Amino acid sequence: MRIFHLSAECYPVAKVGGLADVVGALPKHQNQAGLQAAVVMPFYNRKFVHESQFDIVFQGTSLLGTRRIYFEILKEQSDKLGFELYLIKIPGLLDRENVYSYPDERDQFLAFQLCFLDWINWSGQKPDIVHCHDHHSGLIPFMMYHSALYTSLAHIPTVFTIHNGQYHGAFGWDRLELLPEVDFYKTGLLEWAGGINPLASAVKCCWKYTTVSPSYLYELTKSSNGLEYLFYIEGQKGVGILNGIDTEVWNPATDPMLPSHYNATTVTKGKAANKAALCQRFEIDKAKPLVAFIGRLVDEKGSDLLPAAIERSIEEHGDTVNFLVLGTGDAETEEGLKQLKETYPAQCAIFIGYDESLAHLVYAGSDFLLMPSRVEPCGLNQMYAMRYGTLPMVRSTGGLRDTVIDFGDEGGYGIRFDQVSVDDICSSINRAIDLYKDSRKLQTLRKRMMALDFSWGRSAKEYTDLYQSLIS
Ligand SMILES: Nc1ncnc2c1ncn2[C@@H]1O[C@H](COP(=O)(O)OP(=O)(O)O[C@H]2O[C@H](CO)[C@@H](O)[C@H](O)[C@H]2O)[C@@H](O)[C@H]1O
Repeated sequence: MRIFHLSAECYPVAKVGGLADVVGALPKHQNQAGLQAAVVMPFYNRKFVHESQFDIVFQGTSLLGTRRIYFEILKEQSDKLGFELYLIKIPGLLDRENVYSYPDERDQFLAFQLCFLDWINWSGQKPDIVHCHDHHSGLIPFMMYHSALYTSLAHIPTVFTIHNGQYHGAFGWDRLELLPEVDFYKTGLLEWAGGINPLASAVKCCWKYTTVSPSYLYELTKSSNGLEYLFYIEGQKGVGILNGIDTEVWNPATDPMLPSHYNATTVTKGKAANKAALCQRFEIDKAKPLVAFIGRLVDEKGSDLLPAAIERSIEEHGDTVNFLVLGTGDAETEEGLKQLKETYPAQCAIFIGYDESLAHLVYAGSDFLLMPSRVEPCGLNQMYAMRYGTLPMVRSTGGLRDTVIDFGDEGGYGIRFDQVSVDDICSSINRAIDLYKDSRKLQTLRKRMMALDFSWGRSAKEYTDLYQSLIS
C-alpha cells in the first residue's frame, strides 16, 4: 500500500512544532510495518536540504489562477529518513527559509497542493492513499473529487489529520479564481462562515478525518474556532488516534544531544548529571526542584499565564524552586518572561527562541514539565518528558488527559489540574515541590513513567487499519 503524506513540516527537514515530529516519524514506522509511505512537502532553503542530495524526478507547470508556475519535484536520494522524501520547489514561491508567516502564505500552500496534484496526475505516481495534515493541504480532497482536472484521482481515498483545529487557513471568495475550475454548485464544499475554509473543506470532502487524540475528537465539537457544528455533523467520519513518539530520536540512553545518557535503572544519576549541565548553563542552583516549560508562546498553550504564575510561586516559596522557559511567540509573554528574569535572576532561566538540542537537555535535566494548555490536540512534550523521567504537570485537556494519570490515582505518575488559571498552576507547583522532597517516591514515579510505551507501534497500526478499511 503506497501512501503520500502531505505536510508543511517534517522533522528534521523543517520543524516549527509537533506536526513536524509526527510527519517525520509516522511514515518511518509505516514502512517498517511493510507499507510504502512517503512524505511530500514544500522545498525549504534550510540546513537539511543543503546537506542532502536530491534527484529531480519531475518538472512541470501548474496554473495558479492565470499565473503559470514552473515547479520541480525533488526526491532525496538516500531515503535516510526511513521514507521517501519529495520536495516541491517553485522558484520565488517555494524556495524560502521559513515555513510560515510570509505575506503570500496562502498562495504558497495553494501552489503546493496544485503542484502535488498535477505531479501525481501526470506522472502516473498514483498512491493508494493521500494523507493530508492540517489546513496547508486541506484543499486537496476537494480538488481531487470535484475538479474536472483531476478526475483520474477521484477514486483515491483521502485521510485528513487535524493536528491543530484552531488554524483554518481561511481566505475570501475573491481568491476562488486561483483554484481549478469547478461547477458552481460544488463551491459550498469549500465554504464556512462566508469564506473559503481549507480545514472545513477537508473535513467535508475527505473520506475520513482523524484527530491526534481520542479526547480531541470530542473537544472539536465544543471548541474549534467556529467549526464546532461542522465537527458535530461530520462526527461519523472522525477517528481519534493518539500520536506516538519517535523512540529512536527520543531516547535518553542514546540521545546525542545529551551530555549524559541514562535508562530507567540509572535515571537518578543520569538526570542529575544532565540537570547539572543545564543549571550550569543558566547559572541556577541544581539542588532545587526545576520546573520547565517548552513550547510555542501562544494562548493555546496557556503560556500567557506563566509570568504571573511563576512570580507568585517564587513569592510564596521563596528561594526553594527554580523555573526554566524555552519558547518563542507572543511578544507580551516574551517581555513578561524577560522581566521575570531581571527580577529573579537566580531562580529563572529564560531562553526566548527555538533550540532543538536545548529542548532535549531540558527534557532530560528538569524535574517537572509544566503544560497549562487551553487546547492540546495531543501534546508530544509530556510524552518526551515521561520518556526522560521528567514528571508532567498538565491541564486535563485533549491528549494530555489521554496520556497522563495523576500520581494521586491508582497507577498514576503525573500531576493534573483542571483550570487554565494562575491558581491551578500554582497549586500544581506546590504539589511538585512537596513531591520533590520525597525522593523515594519521585524515583518510583520516574521509573513508572519510563516504563510506559508511547512508541508509534500501536498508533501506526490504527492508521493502517483505517487505510485498509477505505481501500477495501
Ligand atoms: N522553542 C522551542 N525550542 C525547541 N523545541 C521546541 C520549542 N518549542 C516547541 N518545541 C518542540 O516542538 C514540539 C512541540 O510539540 P507539541 O505537541 O506541543 O506541538 P504543537 O502545539 O506545535 O503541535 C500540534 O500538533 C502536535 C502533533 O500532532 C500535537 O501533539 C499538538 O497537541 C498540536 O498542538 C516538541 O518537539 C517541542 O520539544
